[in-house]
Amino acid sequence: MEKYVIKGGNVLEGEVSIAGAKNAALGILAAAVMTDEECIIENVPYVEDTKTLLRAIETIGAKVKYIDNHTVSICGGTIRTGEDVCVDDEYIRKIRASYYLLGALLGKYNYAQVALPGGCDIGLRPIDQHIKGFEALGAKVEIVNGGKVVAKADQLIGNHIYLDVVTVGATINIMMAAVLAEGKTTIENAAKEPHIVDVANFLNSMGANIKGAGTDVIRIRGVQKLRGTEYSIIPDQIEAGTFMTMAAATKGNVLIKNVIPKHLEAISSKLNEIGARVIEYDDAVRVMADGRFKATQIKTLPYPGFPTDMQPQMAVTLALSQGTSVITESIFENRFKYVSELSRMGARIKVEGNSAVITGVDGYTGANLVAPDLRAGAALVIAALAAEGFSTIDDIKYILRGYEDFDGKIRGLGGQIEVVDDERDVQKFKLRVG
Ligand SMILES: CC(=O)N[C@H]1[C@@H](OP(=O)(O)OP(=O)(O)OC[C@H]2O[C@@H](n3ccc(=O)[nH]c3=O)[C@H](O)[C@@H]2O)O[C@H](CO)[C@@H](O)[C@@H]1O
Ligand SMILES: C=C(OP(=O)(O)O)C(=O)O
Repeated sequence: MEKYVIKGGNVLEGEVSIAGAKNAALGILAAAVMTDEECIIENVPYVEDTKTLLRAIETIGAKVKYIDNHTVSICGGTIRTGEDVCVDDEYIRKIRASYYLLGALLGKYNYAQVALPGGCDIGLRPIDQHIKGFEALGAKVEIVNGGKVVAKADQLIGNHIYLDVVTVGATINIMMAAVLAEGKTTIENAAKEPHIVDVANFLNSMGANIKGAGTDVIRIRGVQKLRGTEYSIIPDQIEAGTFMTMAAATKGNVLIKNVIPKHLEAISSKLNEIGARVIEYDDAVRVMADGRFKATQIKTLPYPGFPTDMQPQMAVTLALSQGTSVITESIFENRFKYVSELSRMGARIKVEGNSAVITGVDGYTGANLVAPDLRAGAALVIAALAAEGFSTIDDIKYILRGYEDFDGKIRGLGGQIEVVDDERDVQKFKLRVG
């Protein structure tokens, strides 16, 4: 099984270009099937989650073509629908975003049958708010044997929906189902993440009528039909944030290009607060760091708060600070799985309820590690790059779900990292890099 082998201690320097946003792409690729015409989508990140979703879209009959690695053509005119068509295979069950096909297919055909979503094991992750939204639009939703969600309606009718929790997935899913419903839908207490605005902009470019995305009230006026479009996805806020913390933790100097600095404000301000330096340009940020960081407090919150998807990467950086930091995880119950791995590298972190109390240490030492999930895995890579000596990281399949050419980009910044298959390759790497 593939793993990373890393020799830490190099200062990361240079430039890195950020891919399209995974979490926007997943919503947009699903939404593209809502028209029978061709949609051409640019800046699609070439990561395992988007490849899995595209494969699923293809298995229900859509025509999917990679024009190049980052440009995809989707034509939903040949999709099969009905009780014998279920979006369900061993891969689609593993990704979170399979749930977007529920909203998209229900909106278009008044019928959808999709396996219950998977995704990172970071908490319970119920879908009650998605179901509540579909039901408010007039659908009957059932979870049938084998973990399939079946949603059907004679006709979706717009309604007023108040979300009990701020949820990205339910906001996007209800928005998709509502664009072809009859009449007006209002989603209150909606999530405001940049990818919600991107999915709304994409749907509007297909002829939908969505207003207010990016605020907590989204108003949708149903339209008869959506048309084909050409659209380019926004840059990935979390990939950018990951490279920002990587530059900081390795005391580097990195220009992170193709970003929207506004989307990174929560991350930039925390890095500035602990003593790293973030300089913003129009579509890039530079992160520089030297010396020990100051400790701080962080609480994860829905956008524009500090993103939960950056919590592990920031923890790895704070564990190298002077003093005691506290990170409170308020979105998911089980997002501290990297702590035991990081302890093996010398970090001093204690988990108390939904907080991690981090006592800063001088540095990390390399260790053999296992990636517990996508962002925790990325955080361990950052720790290994900042550590003294060699580390290996197993289960990189999680990391590959959301980072395109992660090792290649790190090598481009002077990091010593390689993907290897077995222990012999680890030894070869050690001999080569010394
Ligand atoms: C594919 C994708 O875009 N994944 C992102 C999405 O996940 P996801 O869409 O699963 O996350 P949500 O924003 O929905 O979850 C936020 C909170 O709401 C709860 N909840 C959610 C739905 C629901 O029906 N009922 C309910 O109680 C969740 O358990 C969680 O505590 O947003 C998360 C929060 O920014 C990110 O960490 C994920 O990377
Ligand atoms: C948790 C994440 O992804 P997913 O919701 O797809 O599991 C993530 O991107 O950090």
